[in-house]
Amino acid sequence: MRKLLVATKNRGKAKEIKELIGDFFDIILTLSDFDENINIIEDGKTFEENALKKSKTIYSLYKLPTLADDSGLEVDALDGRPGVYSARYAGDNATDEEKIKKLLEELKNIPEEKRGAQFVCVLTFIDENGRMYQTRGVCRGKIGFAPKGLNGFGYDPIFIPEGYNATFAELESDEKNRISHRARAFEKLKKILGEIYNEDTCDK
Ligand SMILES: O=c1nc[nH]c2c1ncn2[C@H]1C[C@H](O)[C@@H](COP(=O)(O)OP(=O)(O)OP(=O)(O)O)O1
Ligand SMILES: [Mg+2]
Repeated sequence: MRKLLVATKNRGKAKEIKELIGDFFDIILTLSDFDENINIIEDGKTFEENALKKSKTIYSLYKLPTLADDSGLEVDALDGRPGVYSARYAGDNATDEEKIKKLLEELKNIPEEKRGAQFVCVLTFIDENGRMYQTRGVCRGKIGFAPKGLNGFGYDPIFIPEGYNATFAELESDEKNRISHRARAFEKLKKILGEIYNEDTCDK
């Protein structure tokens, strides 16, 4: 029985991770059904540092294979902000609506052709032996002028991925899961998980 502990408190993120991870694990636990009170200070300067800190902290407590996701939105016109501060962009307890409102306000004089942005996702996996693996995925797009759509979470209602005329929140979850930053990071992680857990099928 192979267990995975997903070191996130974000339920929207946890849902996507469960949809994306494939069938390497029999049981997937998240901090929501495990330990709601743990507070990890995400004080790294990069997504990589924060993802590593989250996974290490949880692995050292429970010694189970652990996956952390640190992600955020980098806006070209804001020199990459909010970036690693995406979750705290409008203060510690702000809602997604408040964050979106603040970002749209900051961008209110920016014309469409300068509203480029990208979502970034860094995954850190620590296996049962304490070995660490990290992957990164990016999804380019632009920031809309008003929130649209009800699916997804976070900044999804204002992010229009490249090649689409709809926000992430207007796409079905399986469509977002084909193209998102998180999907791209998982494509790379799943190759690694395949090597770790299906070794005997690889030497043919
Ligand atoms: O696909 C996405 N669609 C919309 N918004 C997204 C996405 N991916 C990340 N985001 C936003 C949410 C949050 O404002 C920040 C991540 O911050 P981040 O610290 O990684 O996650 P979090 O604090 O919500 O949960 P946790 O640290 O417990 O995993 O970027
Ligand atoms: Mg966080």
